[in-house]
Parts: sequence; C-alpha cells; structure tokens
Amino acid sequence: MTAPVPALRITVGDVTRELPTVRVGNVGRVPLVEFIGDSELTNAAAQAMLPLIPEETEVLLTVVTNALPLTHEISDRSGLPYVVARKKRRTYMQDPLIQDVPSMTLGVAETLWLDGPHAARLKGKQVAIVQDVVATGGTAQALARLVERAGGTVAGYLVAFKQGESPLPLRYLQELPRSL
Ligand SMILES: O=P(O)(O)OC[C@H]1O[C@H](OP(=O)(O)OP(=O)(O)O)[C@H](O)[C@@H]1O
Repeated sequence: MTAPVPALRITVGDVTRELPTVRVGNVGRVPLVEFIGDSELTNAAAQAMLPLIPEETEVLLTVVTNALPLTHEISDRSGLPYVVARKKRRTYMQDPLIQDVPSMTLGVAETLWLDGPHAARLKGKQVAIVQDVVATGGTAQALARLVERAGGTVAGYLVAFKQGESPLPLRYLQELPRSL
C-alpha cells in the first residue's frame, strides 16, 4: 500500500484549502500554494493583505507567475499601481534591468527581467514588494535589488505565506512549515 501524501489545511478569510505537498530535492515535502486558477483564494488573500501594506507605499512590485493575480487584486483594492518583473527576456523589452536570483525554493537558478519603462515607474518611489510565498528569500532579495537599481526605495515586503525562517522583515498573512 502507498503511504498517503500529506496535505496542509489553510484558511484565509472564509476560504479553506487543502494544500497538496510536493517532494523537493532533499528538503522533503513542501506545501504548494497556487493562486493561479483559484480566484476565491486569491481574492481572500488580497483582501486580508490590505492592512499589511506599509503606509508610505506608492507602487507595488511583483514577479510572475503565482504572485501576479494576487498583486493585481491588491492593486485593484488599494488603488496602488503595480509593476511586474518577468522570468524571461521578451523581444519588446527596452534596456531591461537583469537580476539573478541567488537561490530558489525549487533549487533552480533564475534570472529576473524588468523592462526599462517599468523600471522607470519605480524611480524615486516607495515600493512594496509583493509575493505569494517567501521561502529562502532569494526572490525577495533579487526584487529588492531591482528596486534599488531602478532608483526606488523598498517600503516593505508583503507576503501571503512565509515558509520557514527568514532574515527579511516580512509582513505576512500566515506561516507555513518549510517542509512536512
Ligand atoms: O523565497 P524563494 O526561495 O525565492 O521562493 C519564493 C518564490 O518561489 C515561488 O516561485 P516559483 O519558482 O514557484 O515560480 P512561479 O511563481 O513562476 O510558479 C514563489 O512564487 C516565489 O516567487
């Protein structure tokens, strides 16, 4: 008989989900949070995250993929504009800022691309970084570096789920175990 795959129950507002867990290298089983394809959970998290936005924030910065619908909803509810870093170079990009991610949850090296005109929208602004999950913090650090390089200031780190310990001053909704 195969052992049952452990799941993790979370509740955000009035939305409850059983998160599946996926095996990641030697980390063990990691709970998988998916906002893409789940508008109920996305909307509930966005609503719950509104009070976490630093007061001085002028712009939100996120990165594709999973954090994008969440940031869209936070933007819609707060009235704050948002800027998105990509994980691939697109042919239409103009003088993009290119930033390597030092380490990732899934152990895959990644590079972030911020199109020049979007980087310009961060210049001189107080920028809140929005993420679905922070685990190693590598992505958050790369996004912070993009803010600095674009001439902005990091107002804070806004995260739905913090997975394990982080040296960054995260404003988060809930903490999840790093592995099960
Ligand atoms: O704190 P870290 O260790 O850097 O991990 C956090 C990042 O990992 C996940 O991205 P994923 O690689 O799953 O990409 P996706 O959002 O494009 O699916 C998540 O969306 C965060 O951006």
